[in-house]
Amino acid sequence: MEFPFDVDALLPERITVLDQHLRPPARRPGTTTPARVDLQQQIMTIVDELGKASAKAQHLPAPITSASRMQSNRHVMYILKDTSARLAGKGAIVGFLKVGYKKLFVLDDREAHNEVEPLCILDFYIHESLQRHGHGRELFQYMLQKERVEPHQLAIDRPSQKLLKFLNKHYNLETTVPQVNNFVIFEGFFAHQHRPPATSLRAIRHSCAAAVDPMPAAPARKLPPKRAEGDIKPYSSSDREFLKVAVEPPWPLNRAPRRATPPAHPPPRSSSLGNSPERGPLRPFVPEQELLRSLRLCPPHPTARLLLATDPGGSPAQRRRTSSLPRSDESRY
Ligand SMILES: CC(=O)SCCNC(=O)CCNC(=O)[C@H](O)C(C)(C)COP(=O)(O)OP(=O)(O)OC[C@H]1O[C@@H](n2cnc3c(N)ncnc32)[C@H](O)[C@@H]1OP(=O)(O)O
Repeated sequence: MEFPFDVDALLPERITVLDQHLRPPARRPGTTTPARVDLQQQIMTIVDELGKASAKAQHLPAPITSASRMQSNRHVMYILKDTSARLAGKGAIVGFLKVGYKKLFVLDDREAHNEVEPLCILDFYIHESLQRHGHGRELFQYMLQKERVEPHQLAIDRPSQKLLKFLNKHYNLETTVPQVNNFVIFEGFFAHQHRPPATSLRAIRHSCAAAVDPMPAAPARKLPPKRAEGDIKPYSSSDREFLKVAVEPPWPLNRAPRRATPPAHPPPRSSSLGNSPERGPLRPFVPEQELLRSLRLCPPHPTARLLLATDPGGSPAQRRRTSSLPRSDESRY
């Protein structure tokens, strides 16, 4: 991927590591240094464009990687630059790998719930013209060393078929432990404790947290005591979850006419049971029960208040629903 600015000077190393600050790396001595704000803008452009290209390659309706999402999450991006002579000049980007720690509830092979916080593979992309040339492996290997993590200790957020083949080929990862969320974990996930290095993403995160939080950080990957089954949410939050959520106006503005026939294609099942989850385009899907729950939790929209105030003949059922809210619920709005 080429850019209208000098990528080669902006990212002096073959692999650049970016965190939420999206700081431009130090430049080579002797290179002219544009204003820092311009450099940061260039970094943001690269992140945005890589995110868009990755989403397109995975047929996602929207990018899951962008400069703004990087800034609001503690994720780390490993960006691989093309150093081949062919592209000498302004340089080019080959691809990227994005990782981050996430709290997940995962099932072990006895189907017991475990609360864990593994390093997750969140997004991974190599430019179409350069796939199957070993660049993905180079990036992945660099990340494993930097984070000091073994491949079987990772959780993968909705891996594509290509990524599953990649993991199988390079790291012999094949047998998955069935899950009920979008993350895929492999045999061996529970076998070893992971202790992150002092400079790893997780260690940095904990040291930052310690600065503001007087509570000592929990030891790395220590599994908390098992919870009662009823306390555990069955789904873990995937970075891709936001793609599924329909943005709806609140009641009563969200009352769409009922569909006479069921949709031609049901929404893709969220599953990691043995196979790669489906990666078809994600369509907005709000189950009825969830909709009803959101009606109870959702604060009345100002327009809805106005409608109710100005419509004395409004349906009594609607008025009852609004006024029967317990006060404690209303005070949360
Ligand atoms: C959590 C997530 O990020 S899921 C999304 C993963 N990203 C994508 O699917 C986007 C499109 N794909 C890509 O960007 C790349 O193919 C990646 C990132 C998956 C792998 O990077 P590459 O540089 O191609 O991998 P690398 O060259 O190191 O390894 C090649 C191996 O990867 C797998 N692979 C790569 N491309 C393909 C493909 N088109 N079809 C099947 N397997 C593939 C194969 O195992 C391949 O080995 P082979 O050529 O001997 O069959």
